[in-house]
Amino acid sequence: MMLALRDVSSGYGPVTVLRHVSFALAEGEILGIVGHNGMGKTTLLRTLMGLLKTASGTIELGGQSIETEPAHERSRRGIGYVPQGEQGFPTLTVAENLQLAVAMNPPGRPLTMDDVLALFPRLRPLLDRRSGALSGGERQLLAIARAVMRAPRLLLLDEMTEGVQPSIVEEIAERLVALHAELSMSLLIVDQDLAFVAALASRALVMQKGMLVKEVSSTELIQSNVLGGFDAL
Ligand SMILES: Nc1ncnc2c1ncn2[C@@H]1O[C@H](COP(=O)(O)OP(=O)(O)OP(=O)(O)O)[C@@H](O)[C@H]1O
Repeated sequence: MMLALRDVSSGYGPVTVLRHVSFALAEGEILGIVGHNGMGKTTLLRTLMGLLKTASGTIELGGQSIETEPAHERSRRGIGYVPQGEQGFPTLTVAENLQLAVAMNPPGRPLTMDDVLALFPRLRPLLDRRSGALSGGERQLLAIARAVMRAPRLLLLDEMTEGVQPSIVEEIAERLVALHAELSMSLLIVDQDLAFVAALASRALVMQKGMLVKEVSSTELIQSNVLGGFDAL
């Protein structure tokens, strides 16, 4: 297994958000996590990356326990994370943002600029543009490219489609399929756009109030009402 969680709980100070979360993601799998706002999806990704402490339970990456490891160690072991709304450094150019991603101790052999531009050809004509002057969709592609440049084994993606126009959502999905195929990267995709998740993952887990309540196939995902009620935490 690439990733295995058993009975993981975590939260913010005294507030428990994730409750007894267990699931596994196979090597090379694309798995979706879906759910309404505030259900705990971002909290799950932060806990996996080590930005939030695991209060109880275990997390294994490639069979090794990582739940007590700090975030930089998890990054070194091959977890990449693209947070929601990741902007890069707006005053640096696209090329500088990409170079900076691999300047800090990447987990394995980082991708070269040519490798990453082959995967994200839309960035090539933008290399000398300040990233703050990109469109929302282009910035999102850059954020993914920056994480991919470090050649992670497992990439965590939080709300890649938020505020992005439909044609770029399609391009993001295509690029993720390409890097999954070419780099055999495992992907954990959190997104509110169920069609986007269904286009990439063969199955998804539904999160409600900090708990994973059911598993759905990609076909079920695009039928209505898989998310259940709208109750907040
Ligand atoms: N820093 C924080 N301190 C306290 N509570 C927080 C903090 N961040 C998030 N929460 C709470 O944790 C719960 C889960 O939030 P989380 O961001 O994980 O949800 P989500 O499913 O990712 O939703 P969204 O898509 O809106 O981000 C919410 O009730 C939220 O208010």
